[in-house]
Amino acid sequence: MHGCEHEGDVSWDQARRRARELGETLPVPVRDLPLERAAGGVLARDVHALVGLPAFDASAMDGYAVAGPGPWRLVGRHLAGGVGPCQALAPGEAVEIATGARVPKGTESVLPYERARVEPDPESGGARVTGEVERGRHVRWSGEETAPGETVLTSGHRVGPASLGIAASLGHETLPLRTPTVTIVVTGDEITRSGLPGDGRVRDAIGPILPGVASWAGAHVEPLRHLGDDRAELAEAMTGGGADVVVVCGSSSKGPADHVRSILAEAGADTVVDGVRCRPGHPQLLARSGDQVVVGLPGNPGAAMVAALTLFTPLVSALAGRQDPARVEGRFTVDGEVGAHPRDTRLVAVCVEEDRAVPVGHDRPGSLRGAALADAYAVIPPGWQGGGPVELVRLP
Ligand SMILES: Nc1nc2c(c(=O)[nH]1)N[C@H]1C(S)=C(S)[C@@H](COP(=O)(O)OP(=O)(O)OC[C@H]3O[C@@H](n4cnc5c(N)ncnc54)[C@H](O)[C@@H]3O)O[C@H]1N2
Ligand code: MOO
Repeated sequence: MHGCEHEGDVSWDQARRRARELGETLPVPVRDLPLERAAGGVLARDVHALVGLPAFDASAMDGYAVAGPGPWRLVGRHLAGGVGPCQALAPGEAVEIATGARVPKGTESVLPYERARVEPDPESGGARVTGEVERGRHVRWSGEETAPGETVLTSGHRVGPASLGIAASLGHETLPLRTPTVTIVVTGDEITRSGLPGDGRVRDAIGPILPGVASWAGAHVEPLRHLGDDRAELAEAMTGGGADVVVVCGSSSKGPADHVRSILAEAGADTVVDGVRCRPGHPQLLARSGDQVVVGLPGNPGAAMVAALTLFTPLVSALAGRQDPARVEGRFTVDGEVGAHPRDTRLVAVCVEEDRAVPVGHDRPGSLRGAALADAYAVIPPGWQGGGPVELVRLP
């Protein structure tokens, strides 16, 4: 049976909503990520201070750390970075000190160079420091900004550059982020991963796309898996691993090698979306088996790109606690003649120029050429009469 009809098809908007809602319903996936990979993530747990801040009593100015009333006998010099035991100051003593250097025990204040006079000390034969100090001034006292154990960032906080800096100051190496793990399975006996295509052989064009799309939406991506059309291998890949989301590319339609639906049925999975009324990309699938989600993407690469933005990014970004990165605010006027489909939403590859969306062409289901040139897809609703501004979805 050929054609484009699917029992249970949903509209493009509904499909995206269902994917997002599913992501919001599932348990929050947590992964500890090193700080250098944590930017943009959303905290799954509160972050506490492993040490107080400052972590030691330090000078806030270049000058002299002093104890007791002046004048003070100059007994040494402390630069930032000095570690190990350091001689305590007795009343009437001073050490020359750099901003950030640990002050000796007994320090009561720091006298900045600008306020200090240094002169020979006839009593000791060394030097002495005089000047007016305010007790407690110009010292960053340990724990005065943040107490040890204090909650500094709370669950749900979006990690920006300053959050990474404060996490490092607090002694953290990693942050617990909402991070779904995604396994990508590319299927097809005809698919090759290198060399020139031809004579029935097709280079994998979807494997190169999806890891970037997944990271964009906030996922951790496991190494790609390439399978032929063997059902048992695909069943093992779809149900065997521990990933939060398994994406299967190809095998989504109704040919003899299209096993995704029957494997899901056998596993007792609940189908959330089976077919979306959009062009290209209609044979997409979203199913849940326990807390694991399977997303089926069409094998046609142009269709897979559209489908990735329809079901995959809303699902993954919701699991990651983020906004859908494909969402674009506002409406845009489409340049030129673009025809609507009577029943399906059309996704047309466009470049964005101010408030205009200019179609780039080359957007057949089997081709990625349009998507590669475009900034976004213009969302052309079923039966659209033209003229009115339309929604866009951003391409990564
Ligand atoms: N009887 C029907 N046949 C088809 C229907 C239908 O509704 N009824 N829908 C058509 C549409 S639309 C699409 S899209 C495709 C979806 O096909 P599958 O998801 O089952 O994928 P395959 O059959 O394996 O491949 C389709 C096409 O894409 C090429 N392909 C597959 N994977 C890759 C890859 N990783 N990189 C590059 N190209 C890939 C593959 O060689 C085929 O040319 O079904 C239609 N048929
Ligand atoms: O919908 Mo297919 O996904 O047109 O190529």
